[in-house]
Amino acid sequence: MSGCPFGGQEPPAERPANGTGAAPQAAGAGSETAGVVRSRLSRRGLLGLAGVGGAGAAAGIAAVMVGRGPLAAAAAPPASDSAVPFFGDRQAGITTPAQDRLHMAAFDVTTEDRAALVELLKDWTAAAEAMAAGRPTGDTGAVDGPYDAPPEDTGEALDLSAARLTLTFGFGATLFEKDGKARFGLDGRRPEALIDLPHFPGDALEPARSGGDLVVQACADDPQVAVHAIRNLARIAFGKARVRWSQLGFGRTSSTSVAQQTPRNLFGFKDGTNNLKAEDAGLLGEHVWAGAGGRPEEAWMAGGSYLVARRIRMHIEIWDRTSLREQEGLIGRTKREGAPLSGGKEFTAPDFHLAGKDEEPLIPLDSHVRLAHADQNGGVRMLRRGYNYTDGSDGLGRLDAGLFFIAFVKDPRTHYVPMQMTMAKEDTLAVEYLRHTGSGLFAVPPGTKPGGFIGEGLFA
Ligand SMILES: C=CC1=C(C)c2cc3[nH]c(cc4nc(cc5[nH]c(cc1n2)c(C)c5CCC(=O)O)C(CCC(=O)O)=C4C)c(C)c3C=C
Ligand SMILES: [Fe+2]
Repeated sequence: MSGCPFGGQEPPAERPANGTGAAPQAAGAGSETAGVVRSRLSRRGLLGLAGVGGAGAAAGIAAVMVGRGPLAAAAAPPASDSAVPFFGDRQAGITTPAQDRLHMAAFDVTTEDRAALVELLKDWTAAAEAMAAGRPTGDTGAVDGPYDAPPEDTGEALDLSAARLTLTFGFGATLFEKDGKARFGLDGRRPEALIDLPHFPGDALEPARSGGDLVVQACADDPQVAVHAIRNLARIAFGKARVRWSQLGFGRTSSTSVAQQTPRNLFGFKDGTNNLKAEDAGLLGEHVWAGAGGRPEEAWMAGGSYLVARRIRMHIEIWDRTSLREQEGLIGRTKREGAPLSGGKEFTAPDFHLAGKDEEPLIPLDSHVRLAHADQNGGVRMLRRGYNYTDGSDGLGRLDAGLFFIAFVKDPRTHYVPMQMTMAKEDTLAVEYLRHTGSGLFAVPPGTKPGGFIGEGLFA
C-alpha cells in the first residue's frame, strides 16, 4: 500500500476512516468474544494519525508540525494493544473474556427532562465507542482543543492502549419511577423482571452503596483506562446525572471463557470454575439473555440481560484463622486445585451423593458449591463476573475487603433471588464470613448499532 501510514499492514479496524471519528465495525463485531480486535495503535498513535487524510487534516497536521505536546511524535504502537468493539448485537462486557480490572459506577439522573436524558445517552454512546477503540472523548480530545478552554478529554489515558476496555450500560428501577411517580414518560416500560430486590437475611446494605438510575460497568486490563472511562462519562453527565456510588475492583474473580485460567478470590480459592462461559451459547440463551417479556412495552429488553451487583465484604481476618479443613468444607472444593471434595480435578463434576467413612457427604450439606449448584436450584445458572476489592481499612485493624459480586442473568426472579435467599439462610460461608453492604439490579439493554444509542429501544 503506497504511502500507507501503517507500514504496509492493514489499518486497524477502529481507525477513524474519515476524520469524523466514526469507526467502521470490526469483523465479527456482533460477537463479543470473536470481536477482540488486535490493534497496532495506541491512543497516542491514533491521535497522531486521526488528522491524516481526513476532514481534520489541517488541524491535525498543524498540531504535529508545531509540535504542540507529546502527541506530535506518534510512537510505534505497542503490539499488545487491543480493543473490543463497542457496537454489536449485545453489549460488550458480559461474555467478553473477563478483564483484570473493574470500575463500576451508578448514577442518579438529576434532570427530569426526557430529551436531556436521551442526549446524555447519545453523548455516552459516542464517548464509549471512542474510548473502547482507544481514542479520547470529544472531537478535540485532551490536547487538541482551544488553549483557553478545558479539554474535552481528561487525558490520563493518553499513551495507554485500549486495554480491552468494555463499557456496559444498565437502567435501574428508579429510572422508570421514583417516589411513586413515573419518570421520563417511561410509564409501563419497566420490565417486570426489574424488581425491587427483597431484603435477604443478614443484609447490611448501605443506601450510599446501593441502587442508582443508571449503571456503567467499565472493565479493562489497565486500571487507569477503566477509571478514565468512568471519569469522562461522569464529566459528560454533568448537569444531567451524578455519580451515586462507584466501586473499583483490582482482580477478576471469574473466567467467562474456557480460554481463561480460573482466578482466585480473597479467600484464596479458585472462583469461576463452574461459571457459564462465552462458548456455552445454548446455556447463555437459557440463563443469561433476556427475552422480549410478556408485554410489548418491554420488548426493548430482548437480547439484553439483568445485572446483579452486590458488594460483599469478606471477614478475611477471621477466615485467616480458620483451618484448611474447615475452609475447604465451607467452599466444598480443595484450595490447591479447586477440585470438588468428592474427588477428581478442577473441572470434574461434583458428586453430591458420595459419602465418606463417617457416611456424611464428602461435599458438606451447608457448603457453598452445593447450595449454589444448579442441581440444588431447579437447574438455574448464572454468568458471574465479579472482582476482588479492597477499600482501605475500617479503623479497627481490619481490611475492608471482599468480592464485588456481579452476575448477568436472564431473569433475577428465577435466576438470582431464590439462590441468594437459600445462601443467606443455609450457606455457612455466607452466614459467618460474608456481609452484603451494597446492592443494585439493572436492566442491561441489548447492544447498540452504529448510528444508534444506548438503550434506544426504550425511548422508541
Ligand atoms: C447468589 C449467588 C452467589 C453469590 C452471592 C456468591 C458469592 C460468593 N462466592 C464465593 C466463592 C465461590 N463461589 C463458587 C461457586 C459458585 N458461586 C455461585 C453463586 C454465588 N456466589 C455459583 C452459582 C457457583 C457455582 C456453583 C456450581 O455450579 O458448582 C466457588 C467455586 C468455584 C466456582 O465454580 O466458581 C467459589 C470458591 C465467594 C467468596 C462469594 C462471596 C464473597
Ligand atoms: Fe459463589
